[in-house]
Amino acid sequence: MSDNVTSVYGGAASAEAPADIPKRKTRVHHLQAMKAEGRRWAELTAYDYSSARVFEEAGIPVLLVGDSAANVVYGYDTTVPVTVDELLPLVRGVVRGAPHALVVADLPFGSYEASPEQALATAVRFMKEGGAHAVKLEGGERMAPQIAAITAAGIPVQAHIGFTPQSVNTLGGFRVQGRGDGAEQLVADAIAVQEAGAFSVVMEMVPADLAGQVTRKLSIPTVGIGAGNECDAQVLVWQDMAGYTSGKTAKFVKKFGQVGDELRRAATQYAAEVGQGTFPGPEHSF
Ligand SMILES: Nc1nc(=O)c2c([nH]1)NC[C@@H]1CN(c3ccc(C(=O)N[C@@H](CCC(=O)O)C(=O)O)cc3)CN21
Ligand SMILES: CC(C)C(=O)C(=O)O
Ligand SMILES: [Mg+2]
Repeated sequence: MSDNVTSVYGGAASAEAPADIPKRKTRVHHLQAMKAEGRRWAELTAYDYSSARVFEEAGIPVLLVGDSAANVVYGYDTTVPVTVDELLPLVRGVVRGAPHALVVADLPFGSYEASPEQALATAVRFMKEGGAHAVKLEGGERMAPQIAAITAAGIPVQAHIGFTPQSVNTLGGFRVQGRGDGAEQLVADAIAVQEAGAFSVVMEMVPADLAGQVTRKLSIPTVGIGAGNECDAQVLVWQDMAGYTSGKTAKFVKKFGQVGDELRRAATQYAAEVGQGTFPGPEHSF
């Protein structure tokens, strides 16, 4: 593949790229236009150069360097401990691997909540040092000042409402949000982040009907994860999507592959062939 950005979907790769994926860099206004046209799009997490290249070739328009790296890259139990310094190098790899994608950097717990000034300073680091094109943060009404400050500086913000994993300790565990009385707050959060200037909003673990109502009410795209089929877009952690997550996954996950099984098979066969002395063969030797 050539380094030329305009040629990524050219040549042999064009047969595999979905026909309607534009050969252009994804911008915030493209996502807005897709909402107006009723065309759904897929967002996926990415944490390194090699996987980002594959998602670029698959035509995924938006890649999120999620703080879920805490779990799937660093092996922490929750997203609470992961730091800006742990996430920044991952952002750089994804940006290099996916020249057409809009790369969103997730602001980790503790890097934005204290004040709009703190939030802007962290967002600026992800833009300048990471090369990100946008940032994401968790919270609705209560984070509106942060969203407004970042947006005012020319940095697009993806909001995240409903179940916000960084607040797992106040939300009382990993559970659906917006049921019963919570519905009113969820709608208020959605409106608040739109008014603060967010270009899109992730809704995590929200009843499908409520997510549909919010999607119709808002002018910005909604991105669902465990929020039913009426959102403008969907997002998943790539290891969940590809069957590369160990243990039980959430109800909202569909495994579109068995990447973990295939990697285990390959590693097992490699070790066996080394043990048997059949690898490397003459064709791998100098
Ligand atoms: N691999 C991975 N996938 C994710 O989607 C993800 C992460 N990591 N890390 C950060 C957050 C944490 N998320 C989570 C974590 C657990 C559940 C979960 O256990 N859900 C259960 C309980 C639902 C309920 O009781 O209402 C489920 O069955 O869906 C959901 C979302 C979503 N994010
Ligand atoms: C699951 C998505 C929305 C996320 O915030 C993450 O991967 O960190
Ligand atoms: Mg996150």
